[in-house]
Order: sequence, then C-alpha cells, then structure tokens
Amino acid sequence: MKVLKFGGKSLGNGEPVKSAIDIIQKEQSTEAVALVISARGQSTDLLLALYAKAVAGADVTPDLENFFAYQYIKGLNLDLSSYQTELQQLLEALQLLGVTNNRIKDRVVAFGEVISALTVTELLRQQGLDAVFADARQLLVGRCVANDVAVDFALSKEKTTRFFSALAPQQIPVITGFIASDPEGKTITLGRNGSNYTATLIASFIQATEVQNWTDIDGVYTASPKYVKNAQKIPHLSYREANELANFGARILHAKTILPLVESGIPLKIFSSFAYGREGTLIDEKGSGKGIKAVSTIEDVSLVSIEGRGLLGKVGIDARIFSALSSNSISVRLISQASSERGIGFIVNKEDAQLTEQVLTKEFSEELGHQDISRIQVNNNMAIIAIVGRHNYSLEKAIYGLRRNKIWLHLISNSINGEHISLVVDNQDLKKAVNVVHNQVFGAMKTLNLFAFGKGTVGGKLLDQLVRTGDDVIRRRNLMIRIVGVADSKKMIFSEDGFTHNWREELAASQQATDFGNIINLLKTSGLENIVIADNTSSQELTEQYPVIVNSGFDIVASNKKANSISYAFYEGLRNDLKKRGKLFFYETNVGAGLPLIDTIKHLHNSSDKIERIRGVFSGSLSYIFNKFSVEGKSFSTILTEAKEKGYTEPDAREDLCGLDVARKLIILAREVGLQTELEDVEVESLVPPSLAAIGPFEEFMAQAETLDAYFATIKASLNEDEVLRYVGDLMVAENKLTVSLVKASKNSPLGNIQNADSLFEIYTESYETQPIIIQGAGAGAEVTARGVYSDLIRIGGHY
Ligand SMILES: NC(=O)C1=CN([C@@H]2O[C@H](COP(=O)(O)OP(=O)(O)OC[C@H]3O[C@@H](n4cnc5c(N)ncnc54)[C@H](O)[C@@H]3O)[C@@H](O)[C@H]2O)C=CC1
Ligand SMILES: N[C@@H](CC=O)C(=O)O
Repeated sequence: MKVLKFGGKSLGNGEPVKSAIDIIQKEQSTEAVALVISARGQSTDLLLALYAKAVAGADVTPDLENFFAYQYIKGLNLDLSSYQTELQQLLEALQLLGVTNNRIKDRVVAFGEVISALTVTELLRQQGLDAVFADARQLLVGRCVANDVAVDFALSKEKTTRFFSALAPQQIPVITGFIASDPEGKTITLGRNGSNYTATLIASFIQATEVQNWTDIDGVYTASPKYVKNAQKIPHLSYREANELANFGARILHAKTILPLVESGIPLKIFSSFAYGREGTLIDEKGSGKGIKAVSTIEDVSLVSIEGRGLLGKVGIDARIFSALSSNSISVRLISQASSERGIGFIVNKEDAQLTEQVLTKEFSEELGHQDISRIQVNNNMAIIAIVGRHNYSLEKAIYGLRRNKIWLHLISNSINGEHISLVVDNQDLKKAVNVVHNQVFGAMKTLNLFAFGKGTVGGKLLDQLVRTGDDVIRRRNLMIRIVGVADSKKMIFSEDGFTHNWREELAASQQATDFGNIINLLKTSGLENIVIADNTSSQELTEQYPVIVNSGFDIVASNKKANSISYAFYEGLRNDLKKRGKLFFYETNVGAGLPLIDTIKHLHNSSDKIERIRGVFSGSLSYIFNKFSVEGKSFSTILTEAKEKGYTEPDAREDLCGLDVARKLIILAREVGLQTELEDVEVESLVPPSLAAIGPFEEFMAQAETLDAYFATIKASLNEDEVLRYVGDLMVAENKLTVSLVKASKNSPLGNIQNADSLFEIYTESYETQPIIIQGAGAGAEVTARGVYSDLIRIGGHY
C-alpha cells in the first residue's frame, strides 16, 4: 500500500480538487492507497483569523459563513451543519474567555483537516470508490513539549495498525493530516506543514511501499524559484540531504517528515498535482551520490554575538550560553566561534531574538559589569544561505562570488562531513546572494546584469548586437547578458527581468528622467547580481561618477575615453578604488575601436618588454577623411559630413579635427606604459582653421564650410603626386613626448597605404626595436566599436 498526501493548494475549489480526485483514482488502480489530507485552500489561515478575532472579542459571524461557504462543493451530499454549530460554540467560548488558549486554537484549526477529509471521502464515493473517513486523532498520540509535539510512536503505531487491519480490502482510508490527540484525548497539532509528518508516520507504521507528496510544486529545486530563476529540479536526493534542506527552509519538506522514512527505508516522492505524469523528486536512502544538491535559504533570522577579553580561555562559557537558551526553549540554528573563545556568534529565529538578549544579559550580568564581556549584540536582519551536498570547492566559489558582488559575510559554518555549509548574509542581500552562490556552486549559467548609459551610434549598436546574438553567448559561454536598464541623456528604463528587441520602443515611451543617483539606488536595492555599467556616452560627468559605480560593487565597460584621459589624480584614484573593491574596468575600445591594442600594450608592458614608441594613425575618422580627400575631388566639408554620418567621428566632430581625440588616445596609452602624463602635455597640431576656432555649436561651424574647404584645399595643393595626408600620433616613451601632427606620407609607406577608416599602430619595444609590431584595421565605426565593448562584457563574464 502507498500513502498519498495532498496539500491544501492541491485541494482548492474547482480544478485543483477535481484533479486530486483524478490522481487518486489513477493511483489506486495499480496499488492500494491510503490518503492523508490537508485543509483545503486557505482554510487554515481563515480558521486562524477566526480564532484571533474571537480572542479579541470581535464579531466572527461573517468570517465563519465565508469559511463554510468555501467548504461547500456543489452537488456533494455533505452536511456540515453540526460542524458549523460546534465551531461557532467554540468561538463564542473564546469570545467570553478573551485570552489565547493553545488547546482551543488547535481544536479550531482541526476543523480544516476534518472537513477537508470528509469532503474528499464524499467526492471519492461519488466516483464509486469505497472511501472511509479517518480522524487522525484516533490514530496518532503525542504530548506537547515546549513548542513542539513528541509523538508516542509505540501507541500511535498500535492504534494505526489496528485501524488498518480492520479495513476491508478495497477500502481507501482518508485520514486527516496535521492533527493528533494528547494522552487525555485533547486535540493537538503537529506544527505547520505537519500533514507531511502525518503521512510519513502513517507510512512507517503500516510499512507502506512509498509516500507520494502531492503539492503545488513539482519537486525540490536547487534553490527557491522565488529567488533564482534558473533553479533546476533535483531528480533524486538522499534522506540526509533532504533533511538538511528541510532544516534550511525548503518549504516543501517538513523537518521531521524525513525521520520516520529513514528508519523504515520508505521512499518519498514529491509530485505536482497540477502536472500529473511529470517527473518529481525522489528521496530515498541512496540518493544520487556526491555533489552539490541545493542552495536553500532562511530569511529573517537574528545574529547574536558575544565578545570580550574575559572570555579568553575561560571554560564553560558556551555551556552557560546554551543552557540559558535551552531553559527558555530558544533553539540555536548555527554557531561559529573564534578559536581563542574570545567571541562567539550564533543564529536564532528572529522571534526569539529579544528574549535571547534578555536571557544572556541576565546570565552574564557579572561579566558585563566587569567588562569581561564587552557586548552582547543582536542583529535582526540576517538570512542564512545553506549549500547542501558535498563538493570540495563550493565554499571558495561562493565566497569569491559574494565578494565580487560586495556582499558581506557575517558568519560561516560548515558540517564536519563537508555536506553542509551555511553562510550568513544581510537579509537585504539575500536575493542577490542566493543567485550568486547558486550559480557559482552549480557552475550554472552566469548572468551579467547590464545597465547601459548611451544608446547612440555605439551604445545603440551594442544593445542591438546583444539582443541579436545573446542566445549564442549563452550557448557558447554559459553567460547571459541581461539588459536591465538603458539611459540616454534624457530618459531611462529599468526592469529586473530585462529588455530584449523592444528596448528602443520602451525607452521612447518612458516617462522616467535619467538620474544617476536614482539609477545607482535602483541597482543597489534590486537584488541583482553581477551588475555591469556600460558607458557609451561622451559625458565627462558620467565618468566622474565611476568611483561611485565601483564603490557600489559594479564593474564598468566603456567606449567613453574621458575617465582614462582626464586628470592623472582621478585616473590613479579610480585604479585604487577598483583594486580595493575587486572590481573590473575594461575599455579596449578607447584606442583603435575594436582592435586588440590596449590589451597588447598591457601584455607587453607587464611582460617587461619595454615599450619605446607607439606611432601611427590613431583617428579612424581622420583616416577616412584624408583617404578620401587626398585622392577624390570632393570638398573637405562633404567628406567630414560623410565621416560623421558613418559614425566615425566623435559626437562633436571638432574633437577629432582639433586633435583632442588623438591626444586622449595618446594619454591613455602613455598611462598604460606607466607615464604620469596630462592632456596638456600633448603637443597638438589642430586641424581647425584659426578663424573657425572660436565658433560655438557644431552646426554653426559647419555653416562655415567654405572657409574650411579653402583651408584644406591649400594644404592638399602642397602634396606631391605620390603623397597623402596623415594625422599622426606619436608617443616617445623615454622622452615622455607626445605629439599629434599632420604629415605628408608616401602612398607606398605603411602609413600612406591604409584604407577607409583604418587605424594603424606601430609599436616599438626593446624586442621589436627595428621591426615594430603593427596593429591595423578599422579604427572607428559603430559596428566594430560595439563589438569591442561586447567582448569586454564577455571578458567580465569570464571572471564570474
Ligand atoms: N564612434 C566610434 O567609432 C567610437 C566611439 N567611441 C566613443 O564612444 C562614445 C559614444 O560615441 P557615439 O555613440 O558616437 O556618441 P553618440 O552621440 O551617438 O551617443 C551618445 C549617447 O550618450 C547619451 N548620453 C550623453 N550623456 C549622457 C549621460 N550623462 N547619461 C546618459 N546618457 C548620456 C546620449 O543621449 C546618446 O545616446 C564616445 O565617448 C566616443 O568617444 C570610442 C571608439 C570608437
Ligand atoms: N572619433 C574617433 C572614434 C574612435 O575612437 C576616431 O575617429 O577615431
């Protein structure tokens, strides 16, 4: 015979209860069944509310009617009037008493299970099955001990086996879950979710072949799906693992449920009554072997810490702590102690925190008076994350991920056999922390949550590339880049669930103004892990906020060059912040767009191959302009407009023309090789004609196209036939000399030979002294730059 237990949600009115009856019919057709039934739907909560109202002396009539209205199933021949009268009398007695009384409370709550089991019995009879109602108070006996119930196993077994042996072969017992009686026959309850306990107790008494727990979830998951979207169902667990999970918040299991099964070796299967036929979780002696099984959580616990010099080496402190707590029925969930015994920290349930403080303050009043104990501190807003299952490196991985996400670990505790690690974090960090730990220890797909500033030429292209190829990255790199927010200079959007192809429309429709402080706050309080900020703007104000970003625990990718080219003091301060916080900042596109230049320079520099000189065409837009202008008959302003339209220039193209963009790039490379240079140190030959230098907006500047064209026509006229113009950046390291100048280059030289918007960099080092390393390719443009930023994001993902 197998025992089938149905939870409250699986017995709710309408489809749920219909489907439960279907399941029972199917299951009993292959093997005899015994049923254990919880109160239907929200019945227990309704009854508890009725009880509270009655104690408070309030009118209970409407709620009582609501309760019985919910119990009514159309077409079912079930008369509940005697139960209604009895419950009403009980509530009236409570109204008169006006005080709480746990025994009466249990009697009130018991109506939920009794009426539910009667209802199921009747529904099965309607289907022609021989169902028999059984009140578990006639089968299970126990005593209330403190806040718990101690079941009298021998007596309960005797009563249960007697009842079962009196059943006719085809009869289906429908037993109330959750309730039992004390030795005087008074109603007691087995604790919240106690129906599971009823089922496993009954199963162990009658030596059932298995217990099936039919509920609203189709099994035990690797983490609570409420927090972790990519949590996976666990097909197979051992009793021991299940017990750990039950102790650590897995709502689906009751902590005591497993014990009767362990002794009798009966397997437990967890199924969803809303998805008959779908595989659930099997829990048995064997389990599925070693390996991490789940990451479970307990919210809202309190951390108590006792510290003081007087504790050093003193024997008996722990004994006093725990005996004081146990005399007050306070259960300790976790303990961690410094080896010197100078400090001890432990976790209690939040509702016991105040009492814990009082009890310990009293117990150690003398030590507190002498300052042998400096303080007893209670921190109420804590949560536990428990890693269940054995794996050698899970702790390291978890700590690495938590640190990267700036999540403070208050306490660590692990079981001797290595099958359990508990980590205590702030409650407000729980969602983020459980995602980080889950994804770290399971090596599951990592999620990078991206907030993108800038949706122009580069930023817009990046977001489109991410949307288009995101699935590919998931497949190949096990990394999901989720766009959780986008901001331009005016508006922003944010969603923890992320945006896909619709980001542009969503941003256009947004009413929310871009506000940096608000964005940081949203991200910090979101509970999202692995947050990366992309800066594809040209805003200096935003780069000045990088320290705030880093100190908030986020990484950065940027095509914006300003953070690396404004003052050296800022540059150095940012590096210090990055180091201190263990955060990443990638900016490969700052020089040479998508070309692998900065990385190459870093590698050469770090490998002590002294870099002596870097020279070349640093500007993609000016490369394009002079490539065209030197050989085509078009005017300079026409080609400048083309370059702008193609997305090669800076948002204000004069930054290219006046040499500022190349100067920034030189500064960035100079700092990579260890020079402490400033922008003012670069000798720049500006290409803006002196007469146009003071003009305001770019449109006004372009309105002077004639002057611009005449200026460059004169320069072009001075070229020999085999010459082209090149705007060249030159970094001479030993001399600490940085120059930007317009040169005439032979068409056949490497500099003269480049095409389109190509950049070219010659890197001279100690090893590459005469024949430089040459890096050449598209040095500007939305597609290549966005690709470069994309690959920086993937590199960051590689660090998770
Ligand atoms: N175009 C290219 O080939 C390359 C560009 N870059 C750099 O990429 C950056 C972006 O360039 P483009 O996309 O061409 O510029 P763009 O003018 O097309 O786009 C800039 C975007 O930034 C937004 N923005 C400006 N200030 C903002 C703020 N404070 N907060 C939020 N959003 C803000 C604007 O609304 C716009 O969406 C620049 O720093 C540029 O130097 C780097 C390498 C190559
Ligand atoms: N405006 C820049 C774009 C890349 O940094 C250039 O022309 O090179």
